[in-house]
Amino acid sequence: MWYHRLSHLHSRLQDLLKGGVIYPALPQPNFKSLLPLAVHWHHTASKSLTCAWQQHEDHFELKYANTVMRFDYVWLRDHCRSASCYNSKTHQRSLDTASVDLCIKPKTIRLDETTLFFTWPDGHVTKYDLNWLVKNSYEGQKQKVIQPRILWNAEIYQQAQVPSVDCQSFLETNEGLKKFLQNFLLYGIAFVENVPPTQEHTEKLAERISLIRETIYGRMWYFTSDFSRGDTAYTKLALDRHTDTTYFQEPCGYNNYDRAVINTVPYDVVHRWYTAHRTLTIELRRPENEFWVKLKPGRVLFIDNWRVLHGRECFTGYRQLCGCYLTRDDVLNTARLLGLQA
Ligand SMILES: C[N+](C)(C)CCCC[C@H](N)C(=O)O
Ligand SMILES: O=C(O)CCC(=O)C(=O)O
Ligand SMILES: [Fe+2]
Repeated sequence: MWYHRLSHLHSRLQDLLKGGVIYPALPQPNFKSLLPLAVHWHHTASKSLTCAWQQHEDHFELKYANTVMRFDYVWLRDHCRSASCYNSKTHQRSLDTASVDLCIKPKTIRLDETTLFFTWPDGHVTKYDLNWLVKNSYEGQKQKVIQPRILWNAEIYQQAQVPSVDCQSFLETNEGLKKFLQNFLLYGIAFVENVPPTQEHTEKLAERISLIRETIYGRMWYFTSDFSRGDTAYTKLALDRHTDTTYFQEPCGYNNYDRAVINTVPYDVVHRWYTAHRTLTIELRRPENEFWVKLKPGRVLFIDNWRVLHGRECFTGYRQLCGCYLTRDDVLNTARLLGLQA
């Protein structure tokens, strides 16, 4: 479905993004002046792990499963899963968050086995399983393994020998679809081979994985160098690496060709933008970051436009491509339904 040149933002960008955020040690609350009651850690050994918690003036602190967590009291009230606050059939909150007093504090807190009970001033009781709190706390989320992404350049990708998935296996087996999605999530590109070279089969492949996003180019686009649309894609010209539809409010990703006039920032910020753009472009244009693939009838390529850019060399002769844009939410949803972390 896609093209020759795939440039990939190499690990440098990831390194740039990796810059850590150092949280200053939380100032220890000075209770003497704030609360008459003696503040102490409540220690209990629940069935499997020890649990300690402390009611601070402005938050609840919990130590459990080797994690120190801190919860805002409004958060604890807002995430209540009681029948009156939460619709467990639709997994939707029925509590009106805006009705929660921003200065709310629990009247009592009690631990029973692995369940914490918060009783609020109006008598409402919210209960939380300790493991649910670990899983849904900010501190617990930080430990969660996020879907690994493999940052690559042409050499890394070639050496990885990532297998394509055969059309039949992709369409008819969950294993085939899962294998494909695993590679797609890891690398940002993935291939399906032996696809009957028709628009209908390309469409079938797309629908196996996601909804198809209709745009001004149609639902499935089928194009050649006939200049049927006023865009260089419909010519024989070379196209430098880019992503499509950056002019949409919900673009597939960013693209220098289609970039509109920059008139939303003052000149000095504009210059900083050009400097950053140049750094990115130099990185993208490094030959080692270019992976060339020869598309042929029957080979379908899926590209994650947020990670991988595409382009082509100029060409002669007759050439026809068909493809479509997919909706990211639905691609990720399909991956999650197959048990992948996406
Ligand atoms: C032909 N096809 C529909 C695939 C793409 C057309 C894209 C046009 C525009 N240059 C952009 O990058 O968004
Ligand atoms: O024709 C190609 O191989 C690429 C065209 C392109 O990038 C596009 O249509 O957006
Ligand atoms: Fe494109």
